[in-house]
Amino acid sequence: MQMKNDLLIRAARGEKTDRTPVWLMRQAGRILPEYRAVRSKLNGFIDLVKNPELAAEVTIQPVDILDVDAAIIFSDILVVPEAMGLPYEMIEKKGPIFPNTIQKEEDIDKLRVFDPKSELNYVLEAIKITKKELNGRVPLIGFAGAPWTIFSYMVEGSGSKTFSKARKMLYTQPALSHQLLQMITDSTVHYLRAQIASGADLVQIFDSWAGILSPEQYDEFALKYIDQICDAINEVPVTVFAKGAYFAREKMGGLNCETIGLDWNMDIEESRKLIGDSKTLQGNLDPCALYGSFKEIERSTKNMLDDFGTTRHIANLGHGVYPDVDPEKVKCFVQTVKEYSSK
Ligand SMILES: Cc1c2[nH]c(c1CCC(=O)O)Cc1[nH]c(c(CCC(=O)O)c1C)Cc1[nH]c(c(CCC(=O)O)c1C)Cc1[nH]c(c(C)c1CCC(=O)O)C2
Repeated sequence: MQMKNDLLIRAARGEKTDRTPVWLMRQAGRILPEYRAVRSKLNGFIDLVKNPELAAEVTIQPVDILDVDAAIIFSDILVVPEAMGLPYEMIEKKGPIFPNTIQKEEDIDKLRVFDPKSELNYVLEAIKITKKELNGRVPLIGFAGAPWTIFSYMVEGSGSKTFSKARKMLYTQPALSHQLLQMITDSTVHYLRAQIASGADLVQIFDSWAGILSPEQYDEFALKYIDQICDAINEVPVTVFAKGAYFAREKMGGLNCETIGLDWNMDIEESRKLIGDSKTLQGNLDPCALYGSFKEIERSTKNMLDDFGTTRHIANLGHGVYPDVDPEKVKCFVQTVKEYSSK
């Protein structure tokens, strides 16, 4: 099917576009009252993730309401550990918890590299419904967590400031760590391929906890596995977003992917130099900038656009949008990108 707005895909591939495409990480859910209305019909977040019809509905809300150039499927990175045999719970106002965690060899023996068509069919169904309802309006982004970030939750059992249990395992049980990371990697490749077969037009890998590793450890325990995923996925453009991995930018320029996401700590000009001209860059306005006045948002968004230039850029925030941001401020960001980059 011909896509009506394919700016995201064209920008990812480095083709010329009439303006810079824009979307926001974590745009589905969180900020919209319309999302909370849908969510309140169910018992909780996980029920919504597992309900393909409603997941499709909240995936499309930001396209209708915020006028962004892409939809991202409403799901979570933690569906992968669950499908591997480690279920999670989502505690209101606190975040995810894993009742069981991975500490030793016997824990890994109980896990499986799963078949996404059975274990994660609810995500694939949500993608199919979303594609049908979007009817080619904008591309649909699929996603997964990077192996290191998924490993962190599986070992730590919850969010953490330091993830010291997860990092401890890299020092005390490196072979076991590699075994688990490889299992997550293999599962993720199957899962992303299934998302693409179901209709995802681009996929993004979120390495949210990249920034807590040393550069050497990031090479050994994180980038190596992202590299495998990028090599395995060739059907659609791939975006790698490694939050805080400023030290790995030069190496990320060598990944077999189309786009590298930047967080707001990363200098744009320096990132372009380190990563090179063969990648599209995505980002990187500070999510907190959206708490500023409309005038300030316009100013900082225009500055960002000036720094990135008009080619090989996908406008976004430097991390997910925060839950209490006023949707009108998000619209201001989106409209500023659209208008200013058209000139
Ligand atoms: C680390 C991580 C998680 N999940 C995700 C990441 C990587 C991105 C990042 O670094 O922000 C990714 C994610 N989670 C969700 C999406 C949906 C698509 C989107 O809008 O981008 C995506 C892409 C829905 C969600 N995932 C979650 C919510 C909020 C749950 C609710 O509605 O109650 C949503 C809409 C819950 C979640 N899920 C996770 C946490 C830590 C939490 C609790 C705190 C929070 O809200 O971020 C794990």
